[in-house]
Amino acid sequence: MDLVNIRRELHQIPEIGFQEFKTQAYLKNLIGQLPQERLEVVQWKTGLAVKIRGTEPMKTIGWRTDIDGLPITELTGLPFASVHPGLMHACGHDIHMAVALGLLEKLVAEPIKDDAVILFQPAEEGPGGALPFREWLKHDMPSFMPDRLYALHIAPELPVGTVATKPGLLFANTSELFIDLHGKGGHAAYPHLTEDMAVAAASLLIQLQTVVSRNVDPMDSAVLTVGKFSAGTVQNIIAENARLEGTIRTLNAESMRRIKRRIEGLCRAIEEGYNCRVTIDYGASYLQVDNDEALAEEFLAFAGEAAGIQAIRCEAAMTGEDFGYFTEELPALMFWAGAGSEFGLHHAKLNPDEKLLGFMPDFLYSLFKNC
Ligand SMILES: CC(=O)N[C@@H](CCC[C@H](N)C(=O)O)C(=O)O
Repeated sequence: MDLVNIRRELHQIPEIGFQEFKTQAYLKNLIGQLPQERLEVVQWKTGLAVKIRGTEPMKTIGWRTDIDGLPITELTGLPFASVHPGLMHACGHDIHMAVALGLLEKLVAEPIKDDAVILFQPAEEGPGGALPFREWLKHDMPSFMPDRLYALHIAPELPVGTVATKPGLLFANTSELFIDLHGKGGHAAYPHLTEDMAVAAASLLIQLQTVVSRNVDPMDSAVLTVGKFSAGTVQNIIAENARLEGTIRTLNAESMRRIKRRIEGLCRAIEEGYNCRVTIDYGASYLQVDNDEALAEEFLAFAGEAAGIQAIRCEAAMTGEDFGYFTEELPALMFWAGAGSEFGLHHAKLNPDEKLLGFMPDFLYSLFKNC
């Protein structure tokens, strides 16, 4: 397979969570062109699970890739930029899919002793595909449930050739946050007859900045980011509605509960102070990614010996990943793979270095062989 070309074709057709219809069809078509003798392919919603029968299987080794894009308008100017307006593979899932296909091709060409499964999972960016996918595999397709599972995420800030991970906590607990404010709007010239939701939301936005700084132990860590603020309709109408959209990140469940209680308190105060109604929706939440200790040590030792790979023991990050639902269920490991881009994850100019595709499938294939 020409992985660079495949990555570019996938890059052009980003789709958001559970809408990955073209992506699924593209993947199915490519997988259908491989020799089928050892393959079993099943479809789950917009995802796929592929099993490759080993020669003397004692266990099943799994690889998981996410397949969804993000609602971002691409600004890379690349000749293979997204053709889906307002959508972009700005988190590297196009690269992740190409790596998974490269690994699959190798496992088919030269089967290893054990069985292998490759999971093409939808909706990582939201609302979260890992938990329902996991439950489906467990209850409806138990023969596809791996005994151990691996995954990578590109790291634009690390040079190509670097892999980084750690035992235990790698990524944070997350919860989405949607806050809607409703109050009386009206004519711009009669503010005394209205309750201005643009002002109420602006005030709430500023107050939210104190939640982490004043409610979380400085020796702990947390993030509360509001990524989207919208209010009103036009310039001369006082806003009747406003909406804040954000995300909460913590290193443990107790901090998440404390932050939510504090947000709820601030929202009640805004209701009182601005004579309005405020509703909170926590959307999707992801469990922390807790790497299996033994797998992580084994991986770091293996990668440390691999030619052309620089293995690093890294710190935990406040990124979220629904891969946490897999680490909750079975021995699983996620690692960062350096992808040297000037622009980071979720940036409209993210441009991961495709050199990664030249060696990562080989590296993973030998990892699988050595399991
Ligand atoms: C690796 C990465 O960037 N993951 C996303 C996961 C998003 C989870 C959810 N939609 C949220 O915003 O809380 C991230 O933003 O960390």
